[in-house]
Amino acid sequence: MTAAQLTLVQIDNYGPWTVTPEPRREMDLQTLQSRLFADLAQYIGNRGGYVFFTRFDNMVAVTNGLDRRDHELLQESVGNRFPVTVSLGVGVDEVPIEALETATERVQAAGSAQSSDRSEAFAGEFLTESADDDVHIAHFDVNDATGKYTDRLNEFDSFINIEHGYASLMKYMREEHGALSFFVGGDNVIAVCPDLTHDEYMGAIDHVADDAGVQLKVGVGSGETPHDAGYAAKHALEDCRYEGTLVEFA
Ligand SMILES: Nc1nc2c(ncn2[C@@H]2O[C@H](COP(=O)(O)OP(=O)(O)OP(=O)(O)O)[C@@H](O)[C@H]2O)c(=O)[nH]1
Repeated sequence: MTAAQLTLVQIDNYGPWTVTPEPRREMDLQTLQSRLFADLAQYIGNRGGYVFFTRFDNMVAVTNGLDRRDHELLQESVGNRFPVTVSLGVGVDEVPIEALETATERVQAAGSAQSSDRSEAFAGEFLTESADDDVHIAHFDVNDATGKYTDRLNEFDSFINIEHGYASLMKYMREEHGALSFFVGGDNVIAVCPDLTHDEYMGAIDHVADDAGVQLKVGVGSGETPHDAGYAAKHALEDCRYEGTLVEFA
């Protein structure tokens, strides 16, 4: 089984705020965004969840293990400590993109991202039961990124290669499997997936090699929470390194 609980975190009325009463210093906005992400990562991560920064004004969290009360407290705490508030929508589905779609509709139904009337909207459903294979996480990594890029190219050209592979992977996984893939730094991409087979992961790796010329490998794990699944995936990725394989399951 798979039951992904996805939470959309959207900063309320952020666009207007960034230019009121006049445009705010860009590095101040970057500081705010990264601190908000860091706080969410700590709060959600301490409860076994994962959060991804995506566009920073909108962030996507996998919140299996967090209930309604956890979400309410998160929203209240952000509102108390930051000059902005966040709206939250939560959805549950076997297919991650469907859960996120539902979560998003709930936030959108409460008002526009740029409406001063919408503040701290909160709507969603929460898993009431859990199983040890609810969440499937795939941890993708570029083969020998250090030798191919980091130790040979300037940082910008390394970045272009990694981002090209990421763009190809995220689109393929979204379209073929309804999976959500997020760049998490270095040469790493973490994907929240339905229950996929070895061949389906090989299909993704082959596609990215053909399409972007980037060679990936992937470790896959499942668990009751994103942390459990993601941690198992990291071990599986170590197995790839050890065995010289491209796909390993924990
Ligand atoms: N977010 C995240 N980043 C990681 C992780 N492991 C490595 N990285 C990042 O990835 C970069 C490259 O490290 P590796 O992937 O180990 O190196 P590599 O040269 O690709 O070597 P192989 O993966 O063994 O082929 C590091 O500098 C980190 O930035 C991880 O578990 N999570």
